[in-house]
Amino acid sequence: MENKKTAIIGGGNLGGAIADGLLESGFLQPSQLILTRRNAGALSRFSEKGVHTTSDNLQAIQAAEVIVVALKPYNVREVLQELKAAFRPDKQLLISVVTGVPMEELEKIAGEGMPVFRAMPNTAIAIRESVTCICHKNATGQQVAYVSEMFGQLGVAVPIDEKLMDASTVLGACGIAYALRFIRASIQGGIEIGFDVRTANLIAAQTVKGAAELLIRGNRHPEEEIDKVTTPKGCTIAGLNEMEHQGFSSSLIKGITVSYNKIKE
Ligand SMILES: NC(=O)C1=CN([C@@H]2O[C@H](COP(=O)(O)OP(=O)(O)OC[C@H]3O[C@@H](n4cnc5c(N)ncnc54)[C@H](OP(=O)(O)O)[C@@H]3O)[C@@H](O)[C@H]2O)C=CC1
Ligand SMILES: O=C(O)[C@@H]1CCC=N1
Repeated sequence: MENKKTAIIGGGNLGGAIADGLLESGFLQPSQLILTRRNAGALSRFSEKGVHTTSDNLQAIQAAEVIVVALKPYNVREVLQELKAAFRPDKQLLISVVTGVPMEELEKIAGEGMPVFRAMPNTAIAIRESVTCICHKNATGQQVAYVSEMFGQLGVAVPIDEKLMDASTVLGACGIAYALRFIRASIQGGIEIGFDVRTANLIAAQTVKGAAELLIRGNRHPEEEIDKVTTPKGCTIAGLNEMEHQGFSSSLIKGITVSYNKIKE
């Protein structure tokens, strides 16, 4: 499959991370990528690699077959409306990673029949370890295969219905922050029991990585693996039960639902 010239509109935290992943994977050569933001000077680390960086969205869209929109939800409509005339539904496809903007609305802006995708990656896309949930409208089988391959090169691509897009935002995209907060708390505890911060960081992060790999490689539920760790009358179950008495699982579940309801607002 020939890889297509791609414009990322909005080279911020996520847009930049997608660009990093695309370049690191070799899915795109620097010359096949255009990255925009108003402050184009902030994209110098990409221009130094040969990526075309600019604040001119119109020029970027006109030059690209694949357009990735990574703008904030509050200005995406206004910015895309201004570019409305530049979209070519017969030659391009649009991928939005913007939270909470439905495909129907994106199609209205980009033109009837525009192949539209919503993708929900997380910032681990920069190191090709994202989970990216994807849905689509008006796309051909070839276009679906292309976009799945693109995000598959940057981690794991999961096809979902659009109605689950907000839920995937919370579990996958926000989830990075939740997992990191777990690690931070573990580091804080690790320091209390004697480690220096660097060693605690390494132990906590590698332990989370190992736990995740046990589930992914073994296709298992966490409790199966927890049972193997909890020696009767041992220290693991004592700690786990205390965490639950303090509301550990409950606070995560409540946080996830609050985050979800915030998107619905
Ligand atoms: N961060 C994350 O982990 C995730 C974010 N998302 C979604 O991705 C989107 C982007 O989020 P995030 O990367 O965090 O936000 P950022 O604010 O980091 O990135 C948005 C970028 O858009 C640029 N921008 C603003 N206006 C324009 C314009 N008119 N033309 C071109 N570029 C413009 C801004 O740069 P400048 O001001 O220089 O123009 C900024 O760099 C959001 O919709 C968010 O919901 C989804 C999943 C995960
Ligand atoms: O916090 C946010 O609203 C965005 C969406 C997912 C990650 N960051």
